[in-house]
Amino acid sequence: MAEYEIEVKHLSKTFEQKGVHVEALSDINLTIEAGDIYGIIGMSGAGKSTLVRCLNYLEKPTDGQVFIEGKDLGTLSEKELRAQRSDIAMIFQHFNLLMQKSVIDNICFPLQIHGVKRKDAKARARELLKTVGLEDKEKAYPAQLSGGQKQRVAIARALASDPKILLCDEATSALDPQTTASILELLKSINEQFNITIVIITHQMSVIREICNRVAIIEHGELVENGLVEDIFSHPKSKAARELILRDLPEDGVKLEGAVAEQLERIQSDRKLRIVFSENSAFEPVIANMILKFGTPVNILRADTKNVGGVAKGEMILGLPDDRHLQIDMEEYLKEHGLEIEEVTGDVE
Ligand SMILES: Nc1ncnc2c1ncn2[C@@H]1O[C@H](COP(=O)(O)OP(=O)(O)OP(=O)(O)O)[C@@H](O)[C@H]1O
Repeated sequence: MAEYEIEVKHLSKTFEQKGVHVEALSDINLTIEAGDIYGIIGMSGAGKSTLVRCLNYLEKPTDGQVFIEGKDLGTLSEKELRAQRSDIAMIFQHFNLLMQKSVIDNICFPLQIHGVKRKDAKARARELLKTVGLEDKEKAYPAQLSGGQKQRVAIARALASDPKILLCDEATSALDPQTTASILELLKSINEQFNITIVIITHQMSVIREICNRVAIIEHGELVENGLVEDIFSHPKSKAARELILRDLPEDGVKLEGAVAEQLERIQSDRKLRIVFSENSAFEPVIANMILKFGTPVNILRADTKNVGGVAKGEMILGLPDDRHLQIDMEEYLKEHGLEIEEVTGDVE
């Protein structure tokens, strides 16, 4: 038995397009255990899709290795790779169903390609339709289904080959919040019922919070933080993690519970920034203009100037307003106006 279901070692991927060199992934290391629901999160362009496509070698890494159950995919022949891929199913944001085929034929299609007899394929497809709660839709066509129902068909099709791993690339991004919740619940029950390892690519921290046990945060092609979801929510170390958590606070009226709620509240209300300036920095008008622009005051928690080697060096600590969007916008504003800022954690005496 291999120690990990998936192991990624020093993986890098660069694209060359018309002489332009894009470093999509750089030295990624991560391990995913059998039975994990593992989230990979990052902003648009961070490299998530590239990473997930490297996990089944749809995209060949430029450097590094991907091991599935201890097998190095880079050492397999094309034929062995195809066989290995039948253990790794995938679902997508836009479902990728065959529009000219009925629901049941969409599920039978990959089975029949692999030589399963029509009758057996149909029996298996009916079982899977039951698993995803669509037993009454076998004769429908994709155009007659809602987004959530289409994703259920795609999940049934993905399960047809009895995969060990299910890769989900933004599988709920095109769905409304209620439908998203029901698809996540279905994925969770599939993980438990069939012991399938699930890898979820998303830009939404709420998806991670709902069902993942572990998470990796990708920023500009680099893995900036990974670990247990509860640890990252309670003690986000990277700026990317903090921003993703803040951006994903629920709409007013939605109540979170327990430790996650407390942590979110702490992160949200405790936003303090240190501005370091030298004698010549024009920080005062920038802060005054920011207050005017956003129409909201900020608290000056501390302002100090010291003489360091004959140069006046100062720092100012600002307490930002509670509104999380305003916090992000103000931080951006300060950076855009050339101020050197860093986040302050802990109390300011
Ligand atoms: N085939 C390709 N050729 C050239 N560049 C590519 C290719 N595929 C991806 N890239 C580049 O690699 C980087 C990462 O892209 P990727 O699609 O993996 O990001 P992502 O995090 O999935 O973003 P999104 O959520 O917007 O899909 C981007 O700069 C993208 O333009």
